[in-house]
Amino acid sequence: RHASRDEHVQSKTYDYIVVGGGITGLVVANRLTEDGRSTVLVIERGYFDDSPRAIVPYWANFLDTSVMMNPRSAPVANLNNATFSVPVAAVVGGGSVVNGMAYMRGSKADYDAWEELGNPGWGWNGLLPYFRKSTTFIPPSPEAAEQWNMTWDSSVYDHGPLRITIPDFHYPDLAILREGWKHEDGVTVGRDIGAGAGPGLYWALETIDARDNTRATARKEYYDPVNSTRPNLHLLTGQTVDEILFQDLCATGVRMISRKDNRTSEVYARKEVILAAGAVQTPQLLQVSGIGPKDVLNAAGIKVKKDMPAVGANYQDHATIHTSYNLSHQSFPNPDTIATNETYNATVWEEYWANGTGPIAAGSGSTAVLFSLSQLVPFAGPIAEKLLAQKPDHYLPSVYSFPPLLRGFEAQRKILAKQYSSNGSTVASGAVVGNGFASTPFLKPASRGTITVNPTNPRGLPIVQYNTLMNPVDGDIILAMVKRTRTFWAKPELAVVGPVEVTPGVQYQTDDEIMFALTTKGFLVPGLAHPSCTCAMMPEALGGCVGPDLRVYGFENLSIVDASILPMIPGAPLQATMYAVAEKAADLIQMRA
Ligand SMILES: Cc1cc2nc3c(=O)[nH]c(=O)nc-3n(C[C@H](O)[C@H](O)[C@H](O)COP(=O)(O)OP(=O)(O)OC[C@H]3O[C@@H](n4cnc5c(N)ncnc54)[C@H](O)[C@@H]3O)c2cc1C
Repeated sequence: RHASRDEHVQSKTYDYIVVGGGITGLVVANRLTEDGRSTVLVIERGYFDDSPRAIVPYWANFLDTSVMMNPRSAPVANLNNATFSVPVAAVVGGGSVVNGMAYMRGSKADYDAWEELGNPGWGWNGLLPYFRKSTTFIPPSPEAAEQWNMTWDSSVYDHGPLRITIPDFHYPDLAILREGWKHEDGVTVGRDIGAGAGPGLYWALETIDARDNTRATARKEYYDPVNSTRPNLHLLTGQTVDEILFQDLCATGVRMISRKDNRTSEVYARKEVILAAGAVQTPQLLQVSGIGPKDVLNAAGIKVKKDMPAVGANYQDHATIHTSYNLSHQSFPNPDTIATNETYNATVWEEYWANGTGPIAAGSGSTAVLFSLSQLVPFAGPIAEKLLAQKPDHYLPSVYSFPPLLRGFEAQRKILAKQYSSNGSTVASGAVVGNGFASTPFLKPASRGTITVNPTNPRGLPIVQYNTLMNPVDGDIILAMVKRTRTFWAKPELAVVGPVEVTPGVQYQTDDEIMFALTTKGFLVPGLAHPSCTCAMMPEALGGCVGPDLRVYGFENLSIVDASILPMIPGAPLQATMYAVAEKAADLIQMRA
């Protein structure tokens, strides 16, 4: 694999500077250099990772913290003041190198909500061409497809760089779990999770390149294939951008610090500085550069360029319940066998190296089950009404005293209430990992967190306030999710695997008891590594930071393309969305060139 080029960049000028070589940064850099007319410098804090952990699909079951930053969150008041690690990638390829490889698009309603919030062209119809442009679906083998009755819809994929597939290998008990979900009230079997249809039971796709049975990352699919043939594409590794440079209100370049020797250097952009540093780092970078809430900047001794309270507000993630069951009668092999049986372990690794098949060629997520709120509770309408009846500023962080942010939240709240009442919108995910341990993410939170610079060390790790369960409506839905998981495992179809509840534990039965267990024993965590929405694409009058053209309000030549621009988190893990967002971003940026 290729290394980076251009170690000596001090004072050089490029057409575009892209801050962050993760998913969105590498997609945008690839597209902007395609016609050979523009020069692009990508600046990435991390390095290339060629270790097996970054390549072999099986390792996606484990967190590789060696190529991540893990800021500790601020104490979460409603989770017993516990603090949590915030997983953020720091490697060429960003999240695509360390993530769980689940490739899931949100439902049509998720993206139509973005359009409704003042972003023409960002609804499902506007994004579908980019979902297609970014992906090539490689079908499973005909044998696996027949054995498992797998379905897909080729029309929602095309011939894009990112290879995705449904792996051939699944543990035998998955069939029992899928059968259980099929017989669950209201759960319909969907043809393809990528078609935006919303709630249902699906085969989950994974970012695995079935041509060579390795992880499909932004680096492998968008950077490596073009690196050696595009002299106009430059990637610098091991450099942390710590300030955006301006001439008046026009971004002219960035300053960066080398991780090797702490030397600082500056580089300049003729056309645009494009922020792709992710939803945790982009608001921090704007704030250290003087763009953010005035009080936060003043407290950190940063000169205010623009008082912009929306930078770092609106923070969303998928709070996740850790329910787990001991399965007394699992088949052989099962997801635990690799770790518990040496012979099996040796055999499957041999199989992978010889043929690229078997459990090492797959991740853990082969099935997804998604619920609308009405499939979870008989009282979806009242929950929506409860949300709408709240005094708007009642359950929000203090920065929402800024009227545009509050108005924006009110607009989001109306949409959330509509989504809670609609059968076409996903609100929660169900458990489908074959060994009884299942993380079930809550997909449509009403609580809002914040990301701000640390006043005592603004260039260090930012302060991440999750504010989980700040809005009590979130608690109502999370409770319903636990109950749904319990009714699932109690189904007669599942008796054959002998499920015994471990967490939260059968001793917790009433609502108060369940909530107590979730919030004090670590069974509810504030996120699933899906930080987003911290520089939202919405009108400025609604607390937005960028418009539908992705330019930061009030500045010239400064755009954002990463997960911070999502106005509301979609009901799915984020990478599929981010590949499509970045493809669309590249088109928008090129159109104004
Ligand atoms: C552990 C983990 C598991 C996940 N699992 C899944 C999953 O299974 N499915 C799914 O769909 N999504 C998953 N995600 C989420 C998904 O990977 C992210 O949403 C996606 O990568 C976001 O893309 P991005 O371009 O916004 O940011 P990233 O891909 O994170 O890229 C940001 C890049 O910017 C760099 N950077 C940051 N600050 C600076 C700076 N100041 N200077 C220079 N460089 C900088 C970072 O090092 C990073 O490489 C997971 C994420 C993580 C961390």
